[in-house]
Amino acid sequence: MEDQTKLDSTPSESEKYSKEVEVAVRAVQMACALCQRVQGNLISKTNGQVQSKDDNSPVTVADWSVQATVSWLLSESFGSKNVSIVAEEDIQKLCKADAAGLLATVSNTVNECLAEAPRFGLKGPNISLGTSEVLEAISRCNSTGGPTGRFWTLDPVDGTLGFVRGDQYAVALALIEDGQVVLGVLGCPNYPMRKEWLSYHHRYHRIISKLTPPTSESWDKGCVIYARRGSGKALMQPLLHVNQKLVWPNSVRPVRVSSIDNPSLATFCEPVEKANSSHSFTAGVAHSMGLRKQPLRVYSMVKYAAIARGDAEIFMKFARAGYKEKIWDHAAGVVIIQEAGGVVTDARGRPLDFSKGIYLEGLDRGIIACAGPKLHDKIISAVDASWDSSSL
Ligand SMILES: Nc1ncnc2c1ncn2[C@@H]1O[C@H](COP(=O)(O)OS(=O)(=O)O)[C@@H](OP(=O)(O)O)[C@H]1O
Ligand SMILES: [Mg+2]
Ligand SMILES: [Mg+2]
Ligand SMILES: [Mg+2]
Repeated sequence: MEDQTKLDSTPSESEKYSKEVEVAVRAVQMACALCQRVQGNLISKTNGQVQSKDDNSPVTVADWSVQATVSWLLSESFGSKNVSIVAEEDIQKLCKADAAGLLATVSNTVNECLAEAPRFGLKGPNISLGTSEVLEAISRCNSTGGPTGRFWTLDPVDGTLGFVRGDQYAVALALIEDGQVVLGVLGCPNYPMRKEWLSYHHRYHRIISKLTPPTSESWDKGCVIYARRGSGKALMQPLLHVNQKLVWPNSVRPVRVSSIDNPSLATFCEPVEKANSSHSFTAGVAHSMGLRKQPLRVYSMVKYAAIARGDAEIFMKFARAGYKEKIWDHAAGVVIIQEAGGVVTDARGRPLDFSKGIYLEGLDRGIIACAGPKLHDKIISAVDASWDSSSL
């Protein structure tokens, strides 16, 4: 009798995190809609919506607005006492005396997005949020993570550089419990219909190439991919477009990593910017392990999505010495690739450690994500062989 009660109160494996999955996927869908609207405005006019952070990296209305929106939705769904979030942005810039206009724009963007909540199956606020509530939602995401308990990690706009260039970017939300990523959701609003277009850089091609640009229909396909740890599957839904209502689970389909394990047929992805990862080191590794195709340079965690969907086989990132990778740049992508059948480790073959706070402490050399163990073994050996002679 006692055992029966225990069974009833413990969710079965397949029900575990079901509310978290639903809320997180819906919140990321909403965040993607918000980003599409802001990106559209950014491209059509330059009106000071791109700011520079202290490290000179860009931040936009979308970064703050998504952080506020997702934070508010998670608190509303689970109760603010139960929600702890580690996220990229803070409110310093928004609180400056000359930032009233910027804050008003963020506030309007958040309210415009939250007003659409019912279309996504979530509840919005009864009355619009005031600026102080918006600031509170952003600054509440100040958890520092760690080895115990439960927290969310959010990169409101990953690949902000790609975002402001009208290119690839992602919204990344993950749930971490006792140091392990248990749920990952990646929104990729510009994921194109054809994988070749992943490396189609709008601004660049508009200026120097005669290539026919993808039509907006085939470019803005967009998807949300998500996975629960231990489920053995990663799922994808199309992005919800204006006037559509979220139909779930009809629109969901599983994704799987590529079965290619021959290096000469494999494609590797890497960051667009040399400053974020050494292109010369990865070229050496690629050559020595027999990769023959041109690298696919893509902004943001869309690289993780490309591996999970089987559109590329390898992702490598080797940041400069001293740069510490942050958990929100990887958590969602890692669990999604693993559940889609792939392997993700540091460049020595060790698992990434999400239990040490906001950084991936102890990460050795770089990050390697692969469609399968054969390619993974080959890369680890190739990195090992060329590491000492590199200047990294
Ligand atoms: N110096 C340095 N080295 C390595 N990584 C850095 C560095 N500076 C920043 N970042 C982080 O990289 C995130 C963007 O990574 P990407 O893979 O999208 O790079 S790239 O834009 O394609 O070059 C980017 O994420 P967002 O800020 O969310 O865009 C940063 O967290
Ligand atoms: Mg990022
Ligand atoms: Mg970001
Ligand atoms: Mg940033």
